[in-house]
Amino acid sequence: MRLSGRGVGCVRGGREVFSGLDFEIASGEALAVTGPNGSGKTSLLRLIAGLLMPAAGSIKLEGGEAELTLPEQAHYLGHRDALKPALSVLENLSFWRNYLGGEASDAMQDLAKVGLDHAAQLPAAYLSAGQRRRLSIARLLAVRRPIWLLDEPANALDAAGQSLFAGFMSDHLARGGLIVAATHAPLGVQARELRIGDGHDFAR
Ligand SMILES: Nc1ncnc2c1ncn2[C@@H]1O[C@H](COP(=O)(O)OP(=O)(O)OP(=O)(O)O)[C@@H](O)[C@H]1O
Repeated sequence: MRLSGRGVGCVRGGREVFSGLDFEIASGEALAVTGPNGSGKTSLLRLIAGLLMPAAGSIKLEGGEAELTLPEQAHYLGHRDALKPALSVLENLSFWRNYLGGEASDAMQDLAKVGLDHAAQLPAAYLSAGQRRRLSIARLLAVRRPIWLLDEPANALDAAGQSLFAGFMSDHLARGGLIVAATHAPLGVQARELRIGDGHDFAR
């Protein structure tokens, strides 16, 4: 499986954010998208997730499931945790499993993997920032999708949470998954860097 972008341009609110962006990653690889605030890291993830349209160029996936679109094969984990505060932790995860479909695993087991099984019946509104992030991460485990698009994934995670998450990413890559992550901090797994917003875009 290979995910690539060629000459990708992004315009938001009538202003060009970036242009002529090229990138490519294959199964088992991670790409860390770095750059200053406002350079377009989140925008790039949203373009790949199909939530924004590129102003120029193209993004394509080769070797995926032929009958599924790229967004259907990707998890998009935004920097804001998409949780419903009135629903319990377990209900939130169950909602995402139903919404995302696919081959689902045991929700309580997934909560245990992120250290939230003890809080399963608690309304999500009561969770701390790090616990909310852990619940969002449980989504990645609850429904298997080969492409993980992660926006500042380690935000609010404590050292134990960061190490747990690094293990999940490492397992995902070992199974042939792909990761594209917007990050200001080291990702926690080996990754190539795509730096944007310094006037010259390059992958190294
Ligand atoms: N909905 C929107 N309408 C208009 N402009 C937007 C919108 N969302 C983002 N932008 C602009 O697009 C540019 C890129 O934003 P983006 O969030 O992709 O940057 P980023 O690199 O992820 O930043 P950060 O490091 O601060 O998270 C910014 O100038 C931002 O103001």
